[in-house]
Amino acid sequence: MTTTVNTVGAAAGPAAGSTGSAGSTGRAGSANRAGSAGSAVSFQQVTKAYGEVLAVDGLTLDLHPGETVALLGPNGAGKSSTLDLLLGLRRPDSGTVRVFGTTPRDAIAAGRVGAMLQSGGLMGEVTVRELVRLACELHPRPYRVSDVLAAADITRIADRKVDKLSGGQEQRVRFALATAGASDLIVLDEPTTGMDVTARQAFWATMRDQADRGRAVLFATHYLEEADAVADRVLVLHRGRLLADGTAAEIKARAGARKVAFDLLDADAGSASRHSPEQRLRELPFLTELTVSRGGAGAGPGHTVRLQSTDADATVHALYGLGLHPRNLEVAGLGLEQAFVAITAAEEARTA
Ligand SMILES: Nc1ncnc2c1ncn2[C@@H]1O[C@H](COP(=O)(O)OP(=O)(O)OP(=O)(O)O)[C@@H](O)[C@H]1O
Repeated sequence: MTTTVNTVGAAAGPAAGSTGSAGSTGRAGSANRAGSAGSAVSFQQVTKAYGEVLAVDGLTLDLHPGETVALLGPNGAGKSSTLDLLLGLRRPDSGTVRVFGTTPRDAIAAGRVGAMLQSGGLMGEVTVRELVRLACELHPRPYRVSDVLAAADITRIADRKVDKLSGGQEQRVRFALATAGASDLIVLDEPTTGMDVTARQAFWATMRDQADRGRAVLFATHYLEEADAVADRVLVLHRGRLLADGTAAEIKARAGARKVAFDLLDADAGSASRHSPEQRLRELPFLTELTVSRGGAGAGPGHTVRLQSTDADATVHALYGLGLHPRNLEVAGLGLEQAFVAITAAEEARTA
């Protein structure tokens, strides 16, 4: 991730205080000319280039209050750049970004946005409690320090110096800073990196609670299983463009492909053929992936086959047509991770 601006206090880039910690109480009053009325976030044809690199390419999207939205994409897809634009840390080359109908900076100044960014050091020489207190003091609509510490599960380490924390503890502190006040939009850049399983579960429970209270939550992540479990809506970015936008179920369905697994006993594989089972399986129609490993079904030597197909019915039908007799046949939909790989790989192939 390339975000250059810190959360509270440490060296800042173009818009220090981007965590909703700016002292101003400026109103988010101007009309939302560009986006849909009532949107938490509205991007209209937003483009951002760094020299030759088009990081964000004509992005149009609206996020709504109460939505938990995952932003996915391979390395360099433009996730951090999108979050930077949303937080007013960078200006678009063209297009408009509106947050609650106003500029990102005004929305932040009004305390409507809390952000947990990945990069940038936290102040080290202060205790956790002091840092959280500072964030609360700076927030126009602060929560009580003790409540913020408790919600982030860092009460036990509140008197520790920030530069003595583990990676996972530091993440929790960043989370506390992002939720120091009643922000209406919470922006999280790879929030659970470095957290253990328990911390992750507690973190997402807290985030769900925030969304239930009507807040919009937007998080960039590489953990697709988290996106699948937590997000109401999934955005897939690829080379700065929005490749898919829908529920996790819709994204999986859109990927089209399904997984097929079965065992192929040597005795059932048609010994008359000169070709190996793998060579013969490669003839199957609609195949997008094939793995054949030596295994068997317990009823004799053979192979375990896993494949992906864009038309599982036709592929399975053709299996029998090849004279193969699969055992323990299973057909299942793709997980979000596999769907993501299929969608982005198809786009790579299309634009190659
Ligand atoms: N300050 C910069 N100067 C030049 N190029 C940049 C800059 N920041 C980002 N880029 C480029 O813009 C593209 C998008 O980068 P960005 O960091 O937004 O992607 P990302 O989806 O967050 O990636 P990752 O998952 O690897 O963190 C990449 O090609 C990156 O190299």
